[in-house]
Amino acid sequence: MSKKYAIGVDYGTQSGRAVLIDLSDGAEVAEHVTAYTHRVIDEKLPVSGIKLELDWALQHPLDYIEVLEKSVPAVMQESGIDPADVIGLGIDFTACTMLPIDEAGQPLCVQDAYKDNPHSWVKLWKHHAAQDEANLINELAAQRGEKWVPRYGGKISSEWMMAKAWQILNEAPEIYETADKFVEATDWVIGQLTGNIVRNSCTAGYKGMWHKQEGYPSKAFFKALDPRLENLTETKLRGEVVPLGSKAGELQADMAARIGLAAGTAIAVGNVDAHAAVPGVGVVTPGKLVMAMGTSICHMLLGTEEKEVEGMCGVVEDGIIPGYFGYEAGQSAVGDIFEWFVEESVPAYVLEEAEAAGENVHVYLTRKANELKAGESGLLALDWWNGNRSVLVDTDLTGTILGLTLLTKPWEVYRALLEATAFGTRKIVDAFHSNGVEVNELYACGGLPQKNALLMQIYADVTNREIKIAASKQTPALGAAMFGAVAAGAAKGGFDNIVDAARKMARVREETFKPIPENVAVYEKLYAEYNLLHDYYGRGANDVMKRLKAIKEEQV
Ligand SMILES: Nc1ncnc2c1ncn2[C@@H]1O[C@H](COP(=O)(O)OP(=O)(O)O)[C@@H](O)[C@H]1O
Ligand SMILES: O=C(CO)[C@@H](O)[C@@H](O)COP(=O)(O)O
Repeated sequence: MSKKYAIGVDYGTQSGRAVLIDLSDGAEVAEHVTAYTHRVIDEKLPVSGIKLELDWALQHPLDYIEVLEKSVPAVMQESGIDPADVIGLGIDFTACTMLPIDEAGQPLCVQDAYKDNPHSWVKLWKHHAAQDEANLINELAAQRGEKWVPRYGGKISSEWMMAKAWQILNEAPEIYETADKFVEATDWVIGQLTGNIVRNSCTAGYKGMWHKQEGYPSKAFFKALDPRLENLTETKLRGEVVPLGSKAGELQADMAARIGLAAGTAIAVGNVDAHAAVPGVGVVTPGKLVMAMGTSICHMLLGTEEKEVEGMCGVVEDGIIPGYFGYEAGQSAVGDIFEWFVEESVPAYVLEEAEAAGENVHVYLTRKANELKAGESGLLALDWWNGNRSVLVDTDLTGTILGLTLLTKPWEVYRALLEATAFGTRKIVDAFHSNGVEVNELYACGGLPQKNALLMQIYADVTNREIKIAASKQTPALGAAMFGAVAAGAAKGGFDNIVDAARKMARVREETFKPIPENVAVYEKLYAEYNLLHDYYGRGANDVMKRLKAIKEEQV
């Protein structure tokens, strides 16, 4: 049999990237990135220019198809491989990134009748404008003692399907009515490839409150929430939920021609970026926390039992690797905070010095921050620039920096921001570990570990744990390609299950980040202070962040 390959397509927040993988060793043969033409739509709608409200974040679904049409042919051309030897394709996506579609599977936002209604567009994972809905869902679920709530850390997020769907109903009932279904973008893209939309168990479980044995929350719950929602799961969310690792179907001839692969290529069911990264980094057993580190961080962990952990995003049986309970937690801004600082807060002399040194501003600030000792800046920050996902689950919280003086330097602030995100991760590690879901080792993948060694050392010091780094620069795409190879099956040169694929193809780098005892000691003290601030602002002692937001909303 000739050498076989699979393609993984990773749909991030800003761009999509196709990676062609050699199935004999997991090597990346070719890679191509396509930036989304319409980027993140958070101020106004394309064409009409209709202004969006605060906390909105939309995307254009055709940007996802453009990624397939540009990046897949590009990797095929670069590698020169015969399309017949590409036996499978898998994708991973941000989530919950959802859209309303019609009966033919067409997004409503591409239709003239609906394109000027913001609710017809794709709501990106970081669309946070459904917080009011999420608050009411949480209140009612707590009052009724709904038994699915503990599986989501006690609270569901405004990022998820239920809150987003209800926001559509509240603000644009005509879009709610017209939509045949609400689907995750990952399932929609797979549907475009195969001609048949199926829902994957990962997004259905983590973002749609679906449970393998119990299905969705009851009709009675939805009715109590809003009588118009009573039939939500049987209508707008209907459709077969298919386990991860399944084949969704085969590549249709017209799509095959558009993306340069062979018709009939096996297509895996949709997956989520962070979840695909777990086998991508080679983790198929409990005790190893995988951090997918980029714009945000998703923390992924396997366990043998279903435990309750405060503020986790969710625990889903078979949600990451079949046979285990998959746990997810997260921080909704990490790289995004560093980017905010670089783009919005550095003085001109920093830009000039960085340019003179031939460094980008992150690299320059990191080099200067690295000259500081832990704790030397006297600063402490709360990492809530995009709300708090875990453990507080509150998108109305905001960021803060404490300890500023007239002598504070930009790189001190930058380091404080790096540290704040590490404290946020420590909070999550502690929440799992103290609730019986062991975290013994950390694994990191995504863009940030490749870009910033200081950041990784700070994470090792703050968590007092060794961190292993994925060898692949494109771990979610590698994981997605593994699922593509599993969809094809061993008989076709792929694999029969994801564990076999991970064992054969995933690698970590030899170099690891080990905690440095002097730093660990200083960070213990700073973390104690972080915890005080965290609880003061985050658990109701002082709701100033929410009051400020309310005043802002009144004024905008
Ligand atoms: N040297 C750096 N140090 C820290 N953060 C960086 C650096 N360079 C870029 N970033 C941040 O990395 C993030 C992008 O991460 P990446 O993993 O590539 O993207 P995504 O999350 O979209 O997949 C951006 O938010 C950017 O601010
Ligand atoms: O929420 C999830 C996964 O559950 C992510 O898709 C979301 O945080 C976006 O991740 P990125 O920062 O774009 O990698």
